[in-house]
Amino acid sequence: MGVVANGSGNRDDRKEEEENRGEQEEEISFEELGVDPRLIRALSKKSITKPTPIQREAIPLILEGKDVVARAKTGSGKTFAYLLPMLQKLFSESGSRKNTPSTFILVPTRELCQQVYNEASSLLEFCRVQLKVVQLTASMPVPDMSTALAGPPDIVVSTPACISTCMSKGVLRTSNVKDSLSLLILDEADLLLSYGYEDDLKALIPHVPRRCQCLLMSATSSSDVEKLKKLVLHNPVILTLSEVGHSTDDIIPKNVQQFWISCSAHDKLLYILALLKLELIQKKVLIFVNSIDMGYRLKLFLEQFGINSGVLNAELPQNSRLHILEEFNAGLFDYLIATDDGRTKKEQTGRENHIRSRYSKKKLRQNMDAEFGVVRGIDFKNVFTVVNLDMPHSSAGYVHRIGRTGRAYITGASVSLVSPEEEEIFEEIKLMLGDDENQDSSKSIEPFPLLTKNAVESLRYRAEDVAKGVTKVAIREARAQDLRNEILNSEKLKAHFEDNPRDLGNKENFGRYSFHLDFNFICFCMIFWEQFNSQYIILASAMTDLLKHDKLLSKKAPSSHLRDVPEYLLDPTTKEASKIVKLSRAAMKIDTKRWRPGFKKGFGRSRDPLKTFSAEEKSRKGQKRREDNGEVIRHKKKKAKQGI
Ligand SMILES: Nc1ncnc2c1ncn2[C@@H]1O[C@H](COP(=O)(O)OP(=O)(O)OP(=O)(O)O)[C@@H](O)[C@H]1O
Repeated sequence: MGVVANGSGNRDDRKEEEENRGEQEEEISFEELGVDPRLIRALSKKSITKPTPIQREAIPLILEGKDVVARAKTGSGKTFAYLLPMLQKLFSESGSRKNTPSTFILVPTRELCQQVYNEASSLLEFCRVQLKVVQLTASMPVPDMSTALAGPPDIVVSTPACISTCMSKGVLRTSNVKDSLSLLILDEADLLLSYGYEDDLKALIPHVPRRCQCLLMSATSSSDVEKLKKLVLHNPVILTLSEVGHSTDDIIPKNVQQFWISCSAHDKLLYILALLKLELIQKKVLIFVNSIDMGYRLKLFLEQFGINSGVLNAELPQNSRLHILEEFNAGLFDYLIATDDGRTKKEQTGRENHIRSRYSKKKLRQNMDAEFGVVRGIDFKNVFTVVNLDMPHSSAGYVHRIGRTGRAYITGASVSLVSPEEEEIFEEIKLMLGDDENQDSSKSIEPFPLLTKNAVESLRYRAEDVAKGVTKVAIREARAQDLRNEILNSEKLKAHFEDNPRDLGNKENFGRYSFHLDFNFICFCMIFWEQFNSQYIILASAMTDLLKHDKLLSKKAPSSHLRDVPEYLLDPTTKEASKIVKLSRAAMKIDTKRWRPGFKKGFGRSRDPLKTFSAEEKSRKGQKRREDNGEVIRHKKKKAKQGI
């Protein structure tokens, strides 16, 4: 069923055939796939009732014990596609004692370790099955790794580098791995090699027994995936589904509308201000930049206009990063500026070495986390719009960035600001998306229709004035200040997470986590309330402020006159466009709350106001109408002045 080799034949026919088959398969349930009732109950507690296409295809094959290579779009549910059969197999094996874990899940970043660990733990918790899952990361001291592996756990979620360290330090005995390992999963396989894990994987592979089942999950196909496939798998089943896409135009989920705006590099701050301040894009918004300084520049700039945002980058401590993701996912703030320079880890290391040779270590105060990855595979919840303030350096980077919206088939949009210097990469992205200059049919990535030149120009003076104030010194100070705050936060969070390891990163537990914090916090404040009545409010606000991630960093208080856009600056077209965005949001909320099998049929350009509205056209029409009715308008104004 649905396993398609790289066959030839007419592409349209094949697509149609697969769509028909897809419609029949949409009715297949988790029960019919043979998923354990306990897991089905656990899924229903997460409001997941129907399998996604990749889950429909992969689960039976994995249950059968096949090696599988599965490529599926970002946000298509690959994690459960392997977690469900993996847990089911372990349910039947539970009770048989082993020396080492029987399952390794290897991912490229620490953030992903946390995410996969949380998903597996929460499923187990709902199923009430006694299986142990642990996560190991390179930052853990060796004794902690030994403690985590004592038992031993059934599942280890880790990075290849960390497993290789465990083996070289003797924390994991290679002979035991050979005896016990029965399932090896490489998630985000397209990224593992580019993150520089080739040697670590090569160190592990000789100890993986031949009978061990191996799975390889990825969002994009690349030569790296091919290389891994050859390195790790034995005669695997290759999953290429209609949903996954045979061609380049299927790479980005169809439920994500992609737009672009042409502007100079200098005008990027002005354009993002216009998009946010004039409410032309929907919240929550994830904004990508290519450097940490640019992230802080944008944050300081937006602050002056009353727009608070969080910042996420490799320099921040791990606990803070995880907490920032959690707060953003929980909806505690709407704008997150993420630094992801889109280069592979190998390239970054090369660059860092180059910098190191030019500056003393003392000067290089930033301590980048080599296992950091904000974009790749992270399941951001309910991000409606992804903005590329800086364009990524590669088309694969673009796919992963855009994949942070439209997850689980919920509607999303992306807006890329393209400067003349970024034309080359933009052309490469368009080519990857299958947008051909000579094609008349609708393109995957279209000009953003809601922003007029007038609207942008109306904000220019204010934007340029504020941008001038965001100096290099201000950025440096803000960056250092944020780091100081987050190191302080991180210590507090560390203590908390040591006591409650599952609280972080687990959306089901987030309420509980907030409760723990709040409960402690309330007790703490009640004692103080009795003793220092008058100091209570000051203390309470200081504490909550410390753990907030979107707090102001600017030394200069935001000016109240910049908070609101005066009515006279808003032209009727922009007002209408902003109304359209709100309408569109309401319409789409009704459309797709969760993955719905019939989704593709209901979603179309004709129903989508964003696709049918053109600000420039409206503006021209409006101008024409005003020109035609010039007499009437002037006449009305005159009457109004006279108070008639
Ligand atoms: N059957 C389902 N029905 C509804 N939602 C689902 C289903 N399966 C998974 N999800 C949700 O879809 C979201 C995306 O899933 P997941 O993170 O596994 O995607 P992915 O394919 O691994 O994406 P990426 O390639 O970006 O890592 C998650 O929030 C997950 O809870």
